[in-house]
Amino acid sequence: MKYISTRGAAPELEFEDVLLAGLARDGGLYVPAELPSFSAEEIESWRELPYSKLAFHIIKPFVGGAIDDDALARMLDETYAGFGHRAVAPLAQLDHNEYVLELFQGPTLAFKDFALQLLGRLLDHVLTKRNERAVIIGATSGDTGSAAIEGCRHSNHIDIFIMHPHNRVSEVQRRQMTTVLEDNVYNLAVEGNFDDCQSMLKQCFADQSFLRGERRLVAVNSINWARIMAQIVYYFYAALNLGAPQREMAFSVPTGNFGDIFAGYLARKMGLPVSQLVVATNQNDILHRTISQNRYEKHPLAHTLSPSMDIVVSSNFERLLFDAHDRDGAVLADLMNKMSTETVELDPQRMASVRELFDSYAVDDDTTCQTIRAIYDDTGYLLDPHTAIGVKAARETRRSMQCPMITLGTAHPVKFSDAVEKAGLKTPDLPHHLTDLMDREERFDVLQNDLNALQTYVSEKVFG
Ligand SMILES: Cc1ncc(COP(=O)(O)O)c(C=O)c1O
Ligand SMILES: N[C@@H](CCOP(=O)(O)O)C(=O)O
Repeated sequence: MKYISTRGAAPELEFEDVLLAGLARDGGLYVPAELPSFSAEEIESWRELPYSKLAFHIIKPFVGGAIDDDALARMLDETYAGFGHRAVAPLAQLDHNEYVLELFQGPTLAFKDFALQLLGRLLDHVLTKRNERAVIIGATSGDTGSAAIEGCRHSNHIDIFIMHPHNRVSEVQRRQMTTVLEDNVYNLAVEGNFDDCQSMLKQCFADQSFLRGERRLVAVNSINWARIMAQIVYYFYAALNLGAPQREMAFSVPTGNFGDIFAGYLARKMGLPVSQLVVATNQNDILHRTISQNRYEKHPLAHTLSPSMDIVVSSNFERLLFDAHDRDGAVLADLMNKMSTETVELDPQRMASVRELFDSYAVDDDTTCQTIRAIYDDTGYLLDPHTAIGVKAARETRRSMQCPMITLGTAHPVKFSDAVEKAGLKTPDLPHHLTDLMDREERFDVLQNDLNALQTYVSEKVFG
């Protein structure tokens, strides 16, 4: 399997190098040169498979020969054995043909565990084989950070630096990161927002001289292709459980960096009958305005009760735009440059083709809390604020009542007590493995929102 950059001017890579690459050298994101696709018969034959076995079939073509089958199967088994529910990704039913796919059964209670507990194992495997040490720098609005730290904390080949926006993640989210005290884990509370953190991260990939040519820089955010690859699996798993490939499915996806919904788009291209994808945003609604009004215009980032989606510059939208522009890297490079500085209207015909599959909807904080409350009163089911946005958006944009609508349940409500309590409800107790989280010692450094400060910090910690 070959991977190409969305901006067309970086070398083609094989899986192992894509895993270790992060951003492409031309600033683009790697995508497979050609997607594998599965027939309805083949998809049907996977119906009885447990999650990790299904994952093997879907992930294997992307990995090619880079990792032998036994090792890949073992990593997948180990990854998903660590989840708190035997089904790994169980479905909860809210109403007739309306479901929540619970993606928060992993160790850090958000969907990020699906990819990041696997990514940690894949990286360790490849770095051990190459006898290399790597530096990971990650940006988080709250969930990627803890999942990445959990996935890498025991690796002898990785130093991991995670930036989160200072005072802008929930207390549970912060503590899930800052109470991990292994020597290879560094938490940085940046005096800025998530976009600032993500922008510094991307600049680190553009100029890696602070690592003196002695360490490889690796990404754990969804700019890393392996993240998207692992997230494709649960679309198949949920759909198979509800009667695909004989039936079409619709998905509503709480969206920030556009990685999770992009995985759903790929599942469709790989043969899953997906009839609708709903981009559900909070007040940071640039993607909703782009899809519904064809106007890509940056507004200042707003702090909401769904902090993990407080994102303006959404990295993976570039991967969709690449396809929408016939995979023309030069055209896309121009467009991305424009989009970084100007308000942009996309070609109306291309936008119309995007809208054939995608709908969008934005939900403010009050409506998020009302949705949490209403669903709880109707069903006894407690949503986290991100998932509530997905459920509300699904209800507002649904195209067919015959087709199951599956909202991705992206996080556990225990992580977001502000929203749950604003909805007039009680936050549940922390699960068993986190019961003493609030008493654990924390360790983090506060960092100015400054690239040089970040790079100096990293190089001092790595090289002493
Ligand atoms: C709980 C939660 N929901 C939704 C999202 C949005 O997912 P994506 O960034 O893949 O669009 C995130 C973070 O990205 C998240 O942490
Ligand atoms: N919501 C995310 C933001 C980063 O997204 P990613 O999928 O690109 O890692 C978070 O929780 O950190």
